[in-house]
Amino acid sequence: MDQNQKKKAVGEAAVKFVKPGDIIGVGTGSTVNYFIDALAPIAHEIKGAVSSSEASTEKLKALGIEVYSLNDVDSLDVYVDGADEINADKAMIKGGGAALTREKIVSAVAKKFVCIIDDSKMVDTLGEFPLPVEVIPMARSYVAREIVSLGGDPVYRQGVVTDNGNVILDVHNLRIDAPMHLETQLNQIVGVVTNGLFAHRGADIVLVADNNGVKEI
Ligand SMILES: O=C(CO)[C@H](O)[C@H](O)COP(=O)(O)O
Repeated sequence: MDQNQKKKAVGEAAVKFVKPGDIIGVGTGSTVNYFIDALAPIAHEIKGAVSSSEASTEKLKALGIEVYSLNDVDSLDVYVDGADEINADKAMIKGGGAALTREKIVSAVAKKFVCIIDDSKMVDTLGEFPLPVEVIPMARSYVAREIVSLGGDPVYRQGVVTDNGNVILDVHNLRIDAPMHLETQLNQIVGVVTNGLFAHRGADIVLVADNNGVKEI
């Protein structure tokens, strides 16, 4: 199976976590797009969704699924999203698609985080994938200098403005041995909105597609 076939297989497998009457949390990215497509046959049974991006909202609405504001929803049974990297503790790097802030907010409200990945995303140590950090535009240079002092090499993601009107710094050359500690440290830098480490709130269930099919971890 190539990577897209694996993404499709795992996106389809995640539908089993969606129950009739649920309001579900929906992430962002190419793997999640397969999940949304796979919701089509049961779209009429779902009460609705809370979405983490304008892109996912558009796809959900095209299926006739009502998209709720998170402020109108107390809790979500399940949040389904991809990841850029995940380790054995189910801590993740996310934000390759620049949707990390809304993803972190929506996932915080969910009882269960189901992470859907192909096997290329599993790593021993996080950090090979550059860590995205969403930053208030006027703080970009200051935050970049602070990140350098932590040992990272921040690169401004040119031309990208997040759904929240902010910019992204991708931090290269980090070997992340203590993901929770680094997540907290980055959050302390004034001007950082969110960083792409999902360690304090990692995944609860991981569905991984490899050449043998989809397995649950
Ligand atoms: O965090 C994300 C978007 O901000 C995505 O979940 C992550 O980038 C994985 O994307 P894909 O499923 O396209 O490989």
